[in-house]
Amino acid sequence: MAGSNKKSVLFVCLGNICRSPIAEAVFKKMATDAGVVHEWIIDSAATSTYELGNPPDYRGQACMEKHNVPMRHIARQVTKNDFTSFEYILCMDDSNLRDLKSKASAVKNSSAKIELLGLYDPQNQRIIEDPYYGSASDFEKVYEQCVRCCSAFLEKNS
Ligand SMILES: N#Cc1ccccc1-c1cc(NCCCN2CCCCC2)c2ccccc2n1
Repeated sequence: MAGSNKKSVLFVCLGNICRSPIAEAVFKKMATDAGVVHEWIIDSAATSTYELGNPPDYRGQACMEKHNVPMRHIARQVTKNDFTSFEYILCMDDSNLRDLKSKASAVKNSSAKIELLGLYDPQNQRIIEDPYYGSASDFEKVYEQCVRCCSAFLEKNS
């Protein structure tokens, strides 16, 4: 919002029903538990139109319930405005990165820092793989990577 002095982060993946809603929910819980969620604007979006209007994948919902992480989101596509209103746009794989940089190049004054979320992983796993054709354990791996990366990203920005 205009004149907001909040920090802001948009998590992005291909469909915005698997990886990026998990990252958004994990980060939101961490910031809440740290007592700083009021300092942040936190959201997630898709590079594609595949799942617009849909809730998170049921496998991701099951994973988040298991870990007691609240997750409520409806898939949306990244907009031109996102590239000027978010300070950080953090994505999951090189395909997302390419798509986002291409979209940003069509925006006059894009100011967002567009990075792989995996850049913050202490275990240096740079890519968070698409679990769409995977299993519960693939969603668990996405969750564990998001926990490591979001923790480090919050720490860096606190
Ligand atoms: N595409 C790809 C792809 C490639 C490798 C691994 C996963 C995926 C994959 C496929 C999905 N939906 C099936 C195809 C959708 N249709 C593709 C053609 C246009 C009309 C829509 C996903 C949906 C939500 C989140 C992640 C997804 N990821």
